[in-house]
Order: sequence, then structure tokens, then C-alpha cells
Amino acid sequence: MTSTTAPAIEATGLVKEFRGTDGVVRAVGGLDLVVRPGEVVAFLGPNGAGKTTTLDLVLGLTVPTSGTVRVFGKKPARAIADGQVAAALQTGGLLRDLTVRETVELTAALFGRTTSPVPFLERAGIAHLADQKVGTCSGGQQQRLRFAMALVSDPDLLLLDEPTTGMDVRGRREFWTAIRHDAEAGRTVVFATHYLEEADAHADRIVLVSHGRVVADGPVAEVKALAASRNLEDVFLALTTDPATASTTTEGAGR
Ligand SMILES: Nc1ncnc2c1ncn2[C@@H]1O[C@H](COP(=O)(O)OP(=O)(O)OP(=O)(O)O)[C@@H](O)[C@H]1O
Repeated sequence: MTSTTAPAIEATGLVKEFRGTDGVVRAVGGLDLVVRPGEVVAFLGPNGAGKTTTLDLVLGLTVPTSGTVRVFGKKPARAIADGQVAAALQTGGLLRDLTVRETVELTAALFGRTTSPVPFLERAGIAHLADQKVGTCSGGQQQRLRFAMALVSDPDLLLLDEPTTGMDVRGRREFWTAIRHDAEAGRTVVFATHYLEEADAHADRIVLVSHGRVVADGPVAEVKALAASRNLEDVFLALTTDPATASTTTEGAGR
């Protein structure tokens, strides 16, 4: 990891619209966010709130309709090329016919590294699956593999989209132990989740989004206090509404 004073993420007036059959969907609607190096941030919000789209924008997988996003002061593509950011996304990124070991070796090769895959497999708790074909791994095992792949470049910023979905209890515990260890070593971690207890237990800070905008942002205790509640679920329900009820606009741009 490298040391830098620039924000890990700086999003300003970020907007992303998609053209759909019913008009234009505003997935991200003017999002402002600064994540400082070393923070562990939980990104919460109802289905369709814009979490995945925001992570895609930070990764440069899609371009903003308007607004800007910088990663360690750079355009996302530059930060990725410099190995400063990596992600474990919900789907994709895996070749079914490779083994687990080969997958991590290939990832390392893409970064021009000849490092052994074993430490990454161990940290993701899947060393025992090294010779298993990816296509025969369970959903939770594949999630762990995506995590192992994300660790290969030793990124300064790790983006995780619903990282523990499909993981069993032991998997979750090992995963969060690994994340905490990384955070203590200075890695910035941003994770989108629907598991409020994971945000409560493992994040330093919660960013709650609804309809593509930040509706609450602060340390876990502060966000809970917003609804005079000790229960994060109450805050979530009080501050968010169902994006399915959101109206669409008729103008805008696609991906
Ligand atoms: N490629 C796309 N084309 C059209 N609409 C899209 C596209 N990607 C996302 N959307 C829409 O943008 C909105 C935000 O979606 P997004 O996946 O970012 O939400 P999310 O908060 O990650 O949801 P979830 O919790 O269900 O994963 C939704 O209304 C979704 O249908």
C-alpha cells in the first residue's frame, strides 16, 4: 500500500442516468461523498438506491452523466492502472473452467506479479479449494475467491459490493477478521451491504443513500442517533423510501 493525503474517494455532484423503456432512470442523483484514507465505510440503502452504480462510477466501469469522481486524486481508470483500487463485485469476473489457484495466478499475472496465490487464498479462507474448478464452487466460495482476487494488487482502496452474500457464518467471521486486519494496516474499505448488523459491527462510518443521494453520513453512533434510536434498522426505514416508487424523468443519457 502507498501513503497519500488525497481523499480515497471524492465524488462531487455525481449523476448517472440510464435510458430505460419507461424513460430515464436517475440511478445516482447528485451524490457528494468524500472518503478519507484508512476509513471503513458501509454504504447502505434500499434496493435500487444507487449503491452498485456509485461503486461502478468509482471503478470507472461506467461514466457519470455529470459530476466528477476522483480516486486518490486521479481519474478512476488511472487509479486502477496504478493498482491502487480493487473490487469484489456481486457477479461476474470469474472463469468457470479455471481452478481457484489458477484464477488468482491469472489475476496476479494481469498485474505483472509472479507472487504465490497461496497467501491470498489463505486470507480468503479458501486455500483448501485451490485445485477445485471455479464452476463447481458454491456462491459463498466464489465470493471468497473474488475477495482473494481483489487482494492481489495490495490496493489502497477496496470496494466490496455485498461481499458476504452467500457466505456461511464461519465465512463471514473470517472475512470480517481479514477486513479489520487490512483496515488496521491502513487500507480504505468501502462496502455496500443489506446486513445492517455488519455495518454496525464493522464500519467506522455509515453512508446511507436513497434515490441516489446521501441522506445520512457519519460515524455509526451518530447515524443511529439521527432517529433517536439505538437500532440501525429504524434509522434506515425512517430515512429511506422505496426507489420502486420513484418517478422517472424523460430526458437524459445512457451508459
Ligand atoms: N444498466 C442499467 N440500465 C438501466 N437501469 C439501471 C442500470 N443499472 C442500474 N439501473 C437502475 O438504477 C437504479 C439503481 O440501481 P443500483 O443497482 O445502483 O442500486 P443498488 O442500490 O445497488 O440496489 P441493490 O441493493 O438492489 O443492489 C435502479 O433503479 C436500477 O434499476
